[in-house]
Amino acid sequence: MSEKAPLLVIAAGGTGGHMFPAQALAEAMLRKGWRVKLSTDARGARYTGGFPHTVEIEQIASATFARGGILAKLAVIPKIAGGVIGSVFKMLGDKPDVVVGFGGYPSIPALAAATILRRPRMIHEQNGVLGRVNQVFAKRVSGVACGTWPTELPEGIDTAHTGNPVRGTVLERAGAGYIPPGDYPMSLLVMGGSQGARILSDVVPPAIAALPLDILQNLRVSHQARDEDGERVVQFYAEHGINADVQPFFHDVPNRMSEAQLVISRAGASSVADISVIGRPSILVPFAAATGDHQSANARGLSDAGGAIVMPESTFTVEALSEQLASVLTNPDGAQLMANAALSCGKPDATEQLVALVETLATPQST
Ligand SMILES: CC(=O)N[C@H]1[C@@H](OP(=O)(O)OP(=O)(O)OC[C@H]2O[C@@H](n3ccc(=O)[nH]c3=O)[C@H](O)[C@@H]2O)O[C@H](CO)[C@@H](O)[C@@H]1O
Repeated sequence: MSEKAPLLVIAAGGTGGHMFPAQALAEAMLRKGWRVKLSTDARGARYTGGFPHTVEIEQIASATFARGGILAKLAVIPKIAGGVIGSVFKMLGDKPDVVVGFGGYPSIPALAAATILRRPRMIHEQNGVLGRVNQVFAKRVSGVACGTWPTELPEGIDTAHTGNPVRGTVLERAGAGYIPPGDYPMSLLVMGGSQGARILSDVVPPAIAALPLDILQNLRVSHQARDEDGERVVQFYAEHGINADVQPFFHDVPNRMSEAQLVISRAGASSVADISVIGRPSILVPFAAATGDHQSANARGLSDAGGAIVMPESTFTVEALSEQLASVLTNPDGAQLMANAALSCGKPDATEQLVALVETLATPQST
C-alpha cells in the first residue's frame, strides 16, 4: 500500500476575493497532511505570496471572455482548450483525490479536466450569486459550497452554507472586543476590495472633512486608494488636517479593522466575511457593475441583521455619507449593536466546514 499523502488541487484566480478563501483551505489541508497544488493564472499568482511554500503553484495562461470584442472572445477559446488539455495530462499523472474550484476563469482548466476524468470535485461560491464559471460547473460537480447566505442557485442544486474562509490573521481577531465611538482617538478603515475603488477616493475624503470638528479631531483614517488616486487623496487629507494613512493595499487589514470604530467598504465577499468575523459596524457600497449585482447580494445578510448600512452607488454622495458617518460616530450604543449584529453573521468555522466536505469527497466510494 502506498503511503503517499492525498492530493488536493485548488483552482482559483483573478482577484484576492477568490484567492484568500483558496489560501485558507490550502493551509488547513496541509495541516491535515495533504499535498496541495494551486492552479491559477498570472493575475492570481500575484496573490500567492501568502500561500505556504509547500503549495505547488501551476501557472496557466490567462484567458477571460469578460473583456474585449467578439474576436478577442473567440481568441480565448483555443487558450482555454489548451489549458484544459494540459490539465487533463497533469491530472492523469497526479490523480488528485479532490479538486476544488473557487471561481474565476483560471479555475476552468482544472475543473474541466476533473470533470472529464471523473475526479471528485466541488466548487465554492463566495458571492450571493453564482459567478459565470461556477454557473457552468454547478451541475457537474458533487458539491456546491456557498460563502454567502442566501445564494441564488439554479434549481436542483444541493448546497452547503460553509461561509467564506478568512485568513488566519482575521481569525486571530475574530470577535475582538469593540470600543464604540466616543470622545477619544477613533479609527476609520476605508477599503475598496483587493484592487481599491475610485468612488471611495472621490466621496469619502470630502465626507469626512464635512464632519463636525469634535469628531474630526479624534479621527485617524486608514484609506486604501488605487495607485492612480493615491496622491490626490493624500493631498486632500493633508490640506484638511486629517490624520490619514493612504496606501494602495494594506497588508495588515485585520489589525486595522479590529481597531476601527467603523469600516467603509465595497461589498466583496471576503471583505464582508472579514467584517462579520471580526464584528465591526460598516457602511457598504456595493460595486454597481458587479455581475448579477452580486455585491448587493453579499451585503444583504449583514444589513438585514442590522450590522451594516448599505449605500448603493446611486445614493453615495458626499452629503449622504457624511450624515451616515455622523449618525454612527455619535451613537455608541447603536454602533455597539451594529458590531454585535455583524458578529452574529460571521462564520469563523468556514474553513473547517470546507475541509470536512473535501474529506467526504475523498472517501474511496467517490472515485
Ligand atoms: C470588483 C470586483 O469584481 N470584485 C469582486 C472580487 O472582489 P475583491 O477581490 O476585490 O474583494 P473581496 O472583498 O472579495 O476581497 C478583498 C480582500 O482583500 C482584503 N484587503 C482589501 C484591501 C486592502 O487594502 N487589504 C486587504 O487585505 C479584504 O480584507 C478582503 O479580504 O471578488 C469577490 C469574490 O468573488 C467579489 O465578491 C467581488 O465582487
